[in-house]
Amino acid sequence: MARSAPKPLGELALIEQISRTFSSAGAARNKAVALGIGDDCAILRPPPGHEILVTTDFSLENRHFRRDLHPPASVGHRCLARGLSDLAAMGAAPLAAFLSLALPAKILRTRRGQRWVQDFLAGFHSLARQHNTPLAGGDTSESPADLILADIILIGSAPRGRSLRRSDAHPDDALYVTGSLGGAHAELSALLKRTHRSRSTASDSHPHLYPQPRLAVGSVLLRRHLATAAIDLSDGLSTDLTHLCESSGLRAEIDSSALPLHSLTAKLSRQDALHAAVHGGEDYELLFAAPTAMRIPRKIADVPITRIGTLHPPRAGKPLITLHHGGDISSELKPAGWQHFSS
Ligand SMILES: Nc1ncnc2c1ncn2[C@@H]1O[C@H](COP(=O)(O)OP(=O)(O)OP(=O)(O)O)[C@@H](O)[C@H]1O
Ligand SMILES: Cc1ncc(C[n+]2csc(CCOP(=O)(O)O)c2C)c(N)n1
Ligand SMILES: [Mg+2]
Repeated sequence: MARSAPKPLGELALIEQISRTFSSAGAARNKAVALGIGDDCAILRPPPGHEILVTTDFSLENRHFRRDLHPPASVGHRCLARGLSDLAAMGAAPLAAFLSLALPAKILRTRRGQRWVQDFLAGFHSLARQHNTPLAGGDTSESPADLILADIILIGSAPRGRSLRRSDAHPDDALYVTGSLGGAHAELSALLKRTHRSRSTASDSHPHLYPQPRLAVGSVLLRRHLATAAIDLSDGLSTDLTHLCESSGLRAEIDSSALPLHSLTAKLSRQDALHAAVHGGEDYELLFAAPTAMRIPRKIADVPITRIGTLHPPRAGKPLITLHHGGDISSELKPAGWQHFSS
């Protein structure tokens, strides 16, 4: 016998559900939130001597995730992780998140749709708790199409004038990455070959479905004055290193054999593994520069750190990024990571 349709959720009931999820016992708290969900604005009080950092990122159905392939908890986790990773890149600590959500009316009319929303919020909430990031507000709207659209705004703070920028690397600085590269691309490629949704959960290692924003590493880099510049790897090393080089007015030399390849790339040919590591986006690792004389630990906050190359002053005839393959063989590395509007 067909089960009766559930009571459809309206805007207010949905906001109530969100508010309940994020104010439950064990929910993320932060002293900086003087007033959270429920009024026209939230009120934040950053710690004394700190300044505010703000970043915003879309998570759009069929651009950043597919409802038929990504578990809803992964969509919620990734939505928040994208913003947290930008804060990590600048060495900032999260104060609060704001979530703007447009949902197709249909989704709130079925039990399955309502469960999707509940699991999305649970995935978001679980990562928010891990990183002390309360949801302090947002906006809710009916989507004009049959597509789920989310935008995350992250507010963070860092000691005044101390945030890590892309533009402050020095000539002869060494370049490092956290964790490993290419895993997100490898996992996404495998997902795209499937015809049904993954059942993976955040407790497994899933670089695409559940990336871990490197907030603890960013905070150590800032606190211990280890790095001169940093960026997070959202669009791919080739594109994000280009941003760092251009912002700092430098060029880079990278050793391809030094790149820490994620174990998920082991099934690929050497060329495809390298392609995933260099051009595949969404690893959400950090790329940072540090003076060659600075002793950089092999691990920071339990995350492996690998030296991958060096920065140099620009020189006529030398490419912005040179990739060394061993012996005398090298090639120019052009930015070929993810770019919207390019396909
Ligand atoms: N529509 C927009 N209006 C104003 N500024 C924008 C707009 N889109 C991007 N920017 C700004 O451009 C800069 C680069 O944006 P981008 O989204 O590429 O950031 P990113 O951190 O390099 O990548 P990601 O979005 O993957 O985190 C940021 O300072 C961002 O605030
Ligand atoms: C269904 C689906 N197809 C492709 C991708 C890959 N992808 C989408 S956006 C992006 C770069 C970061 O985004 P942004 O530049 O918006 O921050 C990448 C690598 C995906 N995640 N899901
Ligand atoms: Mg970024």
